[in-house]
Amino acid sequence: MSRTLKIALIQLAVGAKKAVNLARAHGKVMDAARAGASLVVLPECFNSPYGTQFFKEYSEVIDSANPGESMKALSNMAKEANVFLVGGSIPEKVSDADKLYNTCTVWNQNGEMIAKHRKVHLFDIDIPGKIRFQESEVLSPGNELTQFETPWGKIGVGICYDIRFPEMASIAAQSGCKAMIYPGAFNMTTGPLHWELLARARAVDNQMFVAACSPARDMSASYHAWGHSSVVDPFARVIAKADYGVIEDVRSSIPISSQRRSDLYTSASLINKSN
Ligand SMILES: NC(=O)CCC(=O)C(=O)O
Repeated sequence: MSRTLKIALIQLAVGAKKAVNLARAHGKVMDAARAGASLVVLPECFNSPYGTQFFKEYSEVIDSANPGESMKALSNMAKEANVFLVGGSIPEKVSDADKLYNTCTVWNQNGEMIAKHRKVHLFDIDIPGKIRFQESEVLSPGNELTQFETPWGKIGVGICYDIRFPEMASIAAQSGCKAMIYPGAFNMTTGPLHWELLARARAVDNQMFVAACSPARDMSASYHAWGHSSVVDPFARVIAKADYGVIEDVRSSIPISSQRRSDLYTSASLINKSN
């Protein structure tokens, strides 16, 4: 079994156009592979904006014999990039049962689907004045725990809210998983409070790696993702974190963009007239 693994979490910008989301994901998976990643992770709801009003419209049947747009795209990405791919999640449609699920598919380097996880714990919360979200208004919960084999050992998968339920990760650890991977999309209320805490808790409880991959934050969208995609090691140390908040912090603390003297930056202005 290989002892080292380079993993890439793609904090993808997700918008209203499915084809654009798929094309952007493809480009980023290829970039990750070129940078040496062998396992690549996309975020929850990577093909669709995150919101109960969007799930039906963006949903697809997951059927290897008759793959939809997102399934074809994921299979191609994994094969072309020659990586294992945890394909975030998409709204899955099961037409004969008239049901929708929030579903993660996992692909090997040959572009074959090797696992499928339907979100088990639906995100139903109501924090007065802050956030109300009820996935169960439109989604059904999955009923299975999911693990897959890789050359780096067995890995467990959960989706976002699943991370709050320690039993899932501990069952994965007890059955030999070396890591849990959670495509997720926490929000601006619970994200700062719990995202890192939960990832580190699952890591320390189970002495395993935990990777949590979020979409990029888009303040013009109806749901504001927390971001901060992170990898935590079995000592519960955060070993990698995408913290784009630092850009806003540094730009407001050291506001060089508003202090720029564009009036001087031409070759004519370089001449000091007093000399
Ligand atoms: N997409 C989700 O399941 C969000 C979970 C979340 O934000 C939480 O606080 O839990």
